[in-house]
Amino acid sequence: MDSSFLANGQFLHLSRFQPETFANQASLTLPNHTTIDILAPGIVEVTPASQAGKFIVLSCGVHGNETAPIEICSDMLDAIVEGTIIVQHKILMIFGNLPAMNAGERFIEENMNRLFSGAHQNGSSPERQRAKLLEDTVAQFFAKAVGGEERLHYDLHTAIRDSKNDKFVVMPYLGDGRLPSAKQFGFLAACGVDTFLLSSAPTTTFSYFSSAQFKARGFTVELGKVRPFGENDMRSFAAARASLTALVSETDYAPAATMSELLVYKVNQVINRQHKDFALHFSDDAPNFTDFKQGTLLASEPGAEYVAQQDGEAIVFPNAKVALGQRALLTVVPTTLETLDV
Ligand SMILES: O=C(O)CCC(=O)N[C@@H](CCC(=O)O)C(=O)O
Ligand SMILES: [Zn+2]
Repeated sequence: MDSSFLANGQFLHLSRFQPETFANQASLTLPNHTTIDILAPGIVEVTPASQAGKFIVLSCGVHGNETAPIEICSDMLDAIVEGTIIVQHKILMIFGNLPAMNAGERFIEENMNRLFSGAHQNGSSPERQRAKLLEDTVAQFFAKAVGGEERLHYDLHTAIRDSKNDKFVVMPYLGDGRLPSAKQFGFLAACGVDTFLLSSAPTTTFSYFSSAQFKARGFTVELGKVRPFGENDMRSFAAARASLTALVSETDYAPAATMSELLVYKVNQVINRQHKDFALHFSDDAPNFTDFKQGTLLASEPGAEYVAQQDGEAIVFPNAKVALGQRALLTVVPTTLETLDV
């Protein structure tokens, strides 16, 4: 396969509109000796000419209408193919939900980011099939990190609502004694993220899957707000683009963060919608991280009322229209981190 199938946004374009082009795996070696393996529509593995230092998964478009990260990743792939980015690490780049991108929707049948860690079993929706393929591909990718190389996964998203803190990260629950990493706070802060949300329990998200299954440093990175393709203000993503480029092209890009400048929250309540008459009790345009006084009614459904349990409890990802049983609201409270890993 020659580079015309990959350059100038062609990989994403063909993956979306002529996925059969990539029905068979194909490989391309660039003049700078970087190898690009096309594993499936929307999935490429990039191997540096030099010995790979880190194993980095960059995923985007797990929700099809979250376009800014898709545009960033596609541009990065173009730059890799053109040779203006020369990778020093092994990269698995994933464009998640291709049909949902074409429909301009979050998903076609169901939310793919609730289908990992085996939750895709017992069904055959397009999202379930894709989640299984993504799990298998990530497993094969990290299995090659036999020398104990650093494993990283940044799952890039944008949020439905405005947010008081425009860029924030959901850090998957670390139930295995691992501590959050100072180096990762540094990298994410360099991307423009100033707010971190520590999960309190396992989930079925993509970033939790990589974190729990492969001991990767995994993150859901919210880079801004959902907008259609072509309508993103790329100035707002300049720091994220530059830092992601530095991450893949420098041997060990390790900017430091000043922890006292970062906002850290922990999840206090995970409120799942159990009834069709689930309602939120704050305005539709209340941004993420709006906080409330103790006792304020936040959400209700027949048989249950959900209130702020403490002063300063803030809302994140409110969505009354999620499928029954799914998360309709997270509440978070400020916290501090006593100890970090390197
Ligand atoms: O803005 C929203 O309501 C959703 C944005 C989004 O897709 N967020 C992710 C977060 C995943 C996580 O908790 O790690 C999601 O809901 O899947
Ligand atoms: Zn998303």
